Amino acid sequence: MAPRVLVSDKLSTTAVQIFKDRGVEVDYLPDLGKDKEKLLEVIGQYDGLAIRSATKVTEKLIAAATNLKVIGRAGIGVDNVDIPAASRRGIIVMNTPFGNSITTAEHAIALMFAVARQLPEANASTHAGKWEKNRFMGVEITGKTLGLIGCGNIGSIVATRAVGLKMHVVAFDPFLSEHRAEELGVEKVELDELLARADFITLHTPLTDKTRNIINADSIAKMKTGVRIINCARGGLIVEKDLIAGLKSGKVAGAGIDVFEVEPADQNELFGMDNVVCTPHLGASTSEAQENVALQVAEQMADYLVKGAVSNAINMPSITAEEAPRLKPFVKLAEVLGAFVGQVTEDPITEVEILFDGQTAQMNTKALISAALAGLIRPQVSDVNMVSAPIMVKERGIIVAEVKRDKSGVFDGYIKLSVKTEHMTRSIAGTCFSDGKPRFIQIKGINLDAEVGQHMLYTTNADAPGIIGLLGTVCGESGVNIANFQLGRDRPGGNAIALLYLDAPFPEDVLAKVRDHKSIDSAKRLQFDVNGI
Ligand SMILES: NC(=O)c1ccc[n+]([C@@H]2O[C@H](COP(=O)([O-])OP(=O)(O)OC[C@H]3O[C@@H](n4cnc5c(N)ncnc54)[C@H](O)[C@@H]3O)[C@@H](O)[C@H]2O)c1
Ligand SMILES: O=C(O)[C@H](O)COP(=O)(O)O
Repeated sequence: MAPRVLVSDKLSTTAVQIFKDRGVEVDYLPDLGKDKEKLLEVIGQYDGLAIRSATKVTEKLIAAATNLKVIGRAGIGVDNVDIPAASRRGIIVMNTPFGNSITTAEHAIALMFAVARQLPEANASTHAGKWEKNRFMGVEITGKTLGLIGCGNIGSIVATRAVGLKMHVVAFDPFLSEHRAEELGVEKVELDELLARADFITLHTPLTDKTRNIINADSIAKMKTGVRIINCARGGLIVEKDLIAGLKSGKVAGAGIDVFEVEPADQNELFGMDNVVCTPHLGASTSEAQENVALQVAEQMADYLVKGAVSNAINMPSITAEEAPRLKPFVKLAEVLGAFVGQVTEDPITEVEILFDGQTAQMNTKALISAALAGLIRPQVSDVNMVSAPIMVKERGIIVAEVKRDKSGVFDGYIKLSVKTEHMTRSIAGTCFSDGKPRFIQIKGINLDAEVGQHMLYTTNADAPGIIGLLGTVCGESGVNIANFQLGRDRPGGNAIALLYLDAPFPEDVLAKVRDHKSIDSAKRLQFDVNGI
């Protein structure tokens, strides 16, 4: 059945066409995002949800989205999506990180000019036939200092434009390297220095717990008198009442505001203030940017729903469309290795180490780790996938380590998963053969070559006569056919294991009989999801 996507905000119809061309059914209902109740009613029918900033993807909506696999944000900011809630439910959240950055940077520059020269008021006055030539005395921006708070994609574009306009640019961004700052022609400074030196301040950070309210009464007090502030990032970055106080006192000479604490902003004290230029969250609103983000989000979502490729996901490692088919068998391998250990380990796991040997070390190991972790914790939490597994593992305080090494044995590459509990360490290794099927190649350090079946029986036992007979007999008596029977031991007469691939589940009541045998240490029924093997 074709996957179904709902577009619940206004998006270029390019997106709709791309979904259709790629075999995805699409409902384009651009006003639905604003109708919370209706959205809650219908969301359960969809595999994908494409949005802009109007649709609020809350925990409640996610709980109702029982089939949802991907949320695509046609734009940059994802603060309207409850990402932890989506991740816990295994839903990928992706954005389009570059599609509207030039457009938004241009809007910031436009607002800077508008505020410097009071263009909107001058325009309104001229249209009214007033010719108030003396009323509108502006300031030049040439030679002035621009303070950039946040120097990522948009901030960097603003920086290069401002340098071209002969401004001196200082930037505060903890993640900006000296090298990158030099490349952009900006001076990297601490926040307080920026506040003290800037004639214009422009904000380009995401809205996070760290950046919320970054412009407040305290920071305004540290600014130059006559500073002009531009915000094309997010409303919550500025405490609006503090900005209003700054404007009223004359400390702040002007502000260009595209984004508001509450949106849509139909009422706001900033409205009507002198030299406050407001736009209704228009940063991304050019035809070019809207084409870019619509095309990108539809391609990314369709690639994921149809091919399993992941790009620009906030909560999952990327998998390109080219690598997806090559990676797929190894994703399955990682998952079954995790599933094996998850099923045989009863104590709480404290540490996990995932070793990538040979060719597997060259692969997308982040994705493989996510798959292994999903397999590992599925026996406890069932509703988990590659998106939610890392977050769930972290929530449980499990430490995850990754080791990569060159080819070290007969296989071109393999993955080895070791887990520690308070009482023991357990490991299993596996590889994929050229048929694309996963094989277990080592358990507890004992070599074997076992196919993975939906139903399996695993025993640890003494290397003593009678084990094959016992297991063969009990399976025969229970009417369970053995598809494959693998044995391994560390040394003659030492520790041994048996792994049986069965055509039906091994009966629970017969398990006791197996466990009672003097040479058997443990016996466990295992189940694997063999879809795609
Ligand atoms: N008005 C609009 O229509 C519009 C359009 C696009 C984007 N945006 C907003 O602009 C924001 C920035 O977009 P971007 O593409 O440049 O994002 P980005 O991720 O490329 O850059 C954000 C930068 O902020 C920096 N940063 C993070 N925390 C910081 C902190 N505490 N102090 C200083 N810097 C910090 C990061 O290091 C990063 O370099 C988006 O998150 C979005 O909310 C608004
Ligand atoms: O984060 C973004 O990309 C912008 O805020 C654009 O938002 P919009 O798509 O709602 O215009």
